[in-house]
Amino acid sequence: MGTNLVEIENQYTSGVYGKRPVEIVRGQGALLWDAEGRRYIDCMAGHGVANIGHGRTEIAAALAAQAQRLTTCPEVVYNDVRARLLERLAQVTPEGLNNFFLCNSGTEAVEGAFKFARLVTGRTGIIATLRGFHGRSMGALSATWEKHYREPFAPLIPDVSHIRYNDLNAAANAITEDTAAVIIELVQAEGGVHVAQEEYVQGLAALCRERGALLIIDEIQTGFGRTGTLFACEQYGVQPAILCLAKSLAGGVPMGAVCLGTRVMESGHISKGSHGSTFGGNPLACAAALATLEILEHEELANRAAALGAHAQQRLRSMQSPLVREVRGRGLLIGIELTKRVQPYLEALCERGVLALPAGANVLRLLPPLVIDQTQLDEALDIVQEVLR
Ligand SMILES: Cc1[nH+]cc(COP(=O)(O)O)c(CN[C@@H](CCC(=O)O)C(=O)O)c1O
Repeated sequence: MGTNLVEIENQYTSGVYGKRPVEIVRGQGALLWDAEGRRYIDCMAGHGVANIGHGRTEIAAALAAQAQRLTTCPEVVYNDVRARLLERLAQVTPEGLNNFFLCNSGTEAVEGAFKFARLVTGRTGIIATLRGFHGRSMGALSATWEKHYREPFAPLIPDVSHIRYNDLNAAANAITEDTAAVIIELVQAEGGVHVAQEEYVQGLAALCRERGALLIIDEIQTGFGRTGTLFACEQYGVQPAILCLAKSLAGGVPMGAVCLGTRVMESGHISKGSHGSTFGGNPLACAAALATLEILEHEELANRAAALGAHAQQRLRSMQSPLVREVRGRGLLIGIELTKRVQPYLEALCERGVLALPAGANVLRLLPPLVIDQTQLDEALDIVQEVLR
């Protein structure tokens, strides 16, 4: 364990985080090192942020160059780097999303999506799904399912309801003329790594169109190659009215984006001053995001996630362990549902040099950087199989 820096962090931190007894000080690719020089294979990727891996010199160079020119530039004036990023996002995001509100985190992207949905529809109803996770700020938290996240902060925003995931009848019964938006993840990540069925997503999109509600897809965790395509939307042939992005968008630099479709932009309801952010669209984050998108494309990281994810799932499914109930996921967003609570196994993995995440009480979540090489992945899978024997 680390030096007195751990005690210092414990003394001054907020107390809201349960911390592993590890002091991470350096990363390179899919590897992390602690203060004692111990090496870890990273299967957390910063909660799905480090898709392009740690220690990228391209990101460091982009940040250094931009920092010497201009780090902050609010959107009350134009900026060259921001303009180039907006143009690039219009090129790479799913068809029909050509305008963007830039912000600084996932929860902010969800908050913005809800505000735009209310402005466009004049309605207040938000429908989310059981086990969905959309953030911890009061509006996004209202749509997040887990009661232990929400209940201490009640009352949250009104008119938010939750329906069963992958249940089109439930959606048909819930979406009314009061519904502003339906928000879903195409893979419920923090909620247990549950994959949306194609017919469900397409049926949901049709219901939203028919009933005047906006479909918001939250790709804050599934975006930027994680599930085997640049965006999971591509695997469902769906065009959301609003797409929420964050996490790996800027290669580790905090950034979020609310991607807006024509229904929003042609509504005539998005007026000047109706939303905003001090840091949103800052040139430093925009420079990092441009460098990140270049790496994702040049290194074909989405294809890599598809291939390595299929390999990992095949290996994990071949495990004959009474502890493993199901292996599921898309690309390098993998969940292993256990017959027991996951926490002790996370600790055992950490002791053996693998850092992984939970996804609910009994699901082990593997979220490695998409740059992980097969040797490192196989080493991590060997350790997972050893721990889950
Ligand atoms: C789908 C999704 N949507 C929104 C958010 C909120 O993003 P942000 O405001 O940038 O944290 C997250 C965080 N997902 C992590 C939850 C972290 C937490 O416990 O809080 C996760 O999946 O672990 C998501 O996974």
